[in-house]
Amino acid sequence: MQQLLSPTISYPSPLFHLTSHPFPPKSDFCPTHRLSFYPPPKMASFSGFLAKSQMDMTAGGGGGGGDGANGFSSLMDYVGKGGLDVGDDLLVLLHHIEFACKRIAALVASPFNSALGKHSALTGATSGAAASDRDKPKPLDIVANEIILSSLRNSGKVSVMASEEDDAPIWINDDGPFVVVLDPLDGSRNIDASIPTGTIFGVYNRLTELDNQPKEEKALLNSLQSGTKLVAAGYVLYSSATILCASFGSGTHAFTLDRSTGDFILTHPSIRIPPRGQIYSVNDARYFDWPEGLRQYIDTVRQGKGKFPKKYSARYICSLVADFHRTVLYGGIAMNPRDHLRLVYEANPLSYLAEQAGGKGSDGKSRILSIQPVKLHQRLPLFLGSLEDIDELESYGDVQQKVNPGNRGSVTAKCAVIKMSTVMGIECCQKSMEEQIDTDYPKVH
Ligand SMILES: O=P(O)(O)OC[C@H]1O[C@](O)(COP(=O)(O)O)[C@@H](O)[C@@H]1O
Repeated sequence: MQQLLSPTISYPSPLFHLTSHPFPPKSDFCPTHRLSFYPPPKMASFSGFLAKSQMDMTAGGGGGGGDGANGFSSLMDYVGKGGLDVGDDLLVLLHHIEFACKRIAALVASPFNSALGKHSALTGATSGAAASDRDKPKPLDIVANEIILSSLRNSGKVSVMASEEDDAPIWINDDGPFVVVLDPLDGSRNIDASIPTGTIFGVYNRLTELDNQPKEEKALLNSLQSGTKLVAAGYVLYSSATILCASFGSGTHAFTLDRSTGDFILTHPSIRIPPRGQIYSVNDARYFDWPEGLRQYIDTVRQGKGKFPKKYSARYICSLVADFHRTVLYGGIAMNPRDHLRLVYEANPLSYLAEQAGGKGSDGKSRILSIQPVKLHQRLPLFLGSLEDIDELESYGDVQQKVNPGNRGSVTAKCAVIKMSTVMGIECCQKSMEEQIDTDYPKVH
């Protein structure tokens, strides 16, 4: 993939000369002296005023909440010393993630996307979990993946990156304190219609007890940590606004990109998902594939006959980050009852954020964060959102879609993993076993 993005390829715009873009050099970043290349905004912008007014209204929640020189907090201020103080290592990592996501935000809004799609080096690649036509990575998936990988490398803080777009985790740096799992560009099938997309990430500590294991093995085991071990997680929504929402174990906070300054400004400190929403979010064209319990639940709440006596509304963007973001703010349930979404890259980070905001992440039966991943690209049903709504849904018992769970026409593919064993208390997978890989029906758009 590195080769795909080498400077020898002529991209349609300088925007796509990825490797020549000046990432912030790691030696330049010192949180205590960061003003040298990351100066605070000199003037309050419109979004800054909004942030300030929100913060005034919600003052007192969630620690940090720093009141910068202009009366509002940037992400770096909020999580740095004097704010949440997540520690210098995590601060540096976060800075590189936000940098990468700003570049992705520019890419998804670029007029040159369609030209990128025609670039032969970026089309036709299959990666991730033996992608079908529908799941096949889009050129922007590949580019976004590469942008983040470069940024994580430059941070010097990451030992291993496991991405939905790669078959196996990539070992980066023996000394990196963190493991990063991510979906670089979720919802990319919507990109041609300019529908919102997003990046999802989770951060774990490197398991130092595995340091002496072979690289391939420690990369895999570090990436298969249980969601309960997350030290941070977040998503970036690329929509009418670019919003970075993150948690470091003390609440969930969202920051909106101020395009005039390049700062992510705190706009939603200490978010609480309403315990009840009136929205269910699901692809209900699958109604006849659903189990009885799920049908009954949806039929009940849409008629206003559930425990919350109001008729629920349906909303479905088909872009997980966007559907989840709306759910975080308005409540309700964002769901995908078939085993389509990935535990490691999507379900765990988003469940962590949901729980940190007082909500819930479930597979319809169990708490997502308690499910031990046994393979990297493991898929499962996913229900995220309001605590009481998900409790009510689970009470119907039978809510996981078993018919056409992956809308699959199965193929047999070689995949790194399976065969369970336990190494240092971690359920893990060893390589080389034939596995049935889910593939979507071709071209269901
Ligand atoms: O086709 P369905 O079941 O509605 O699934 C849609 C979901 O798939 C996604 O597009 C993710 O799929 P990919 O991981 O294959 O990109 C989500 O953004 C969306 O919520």
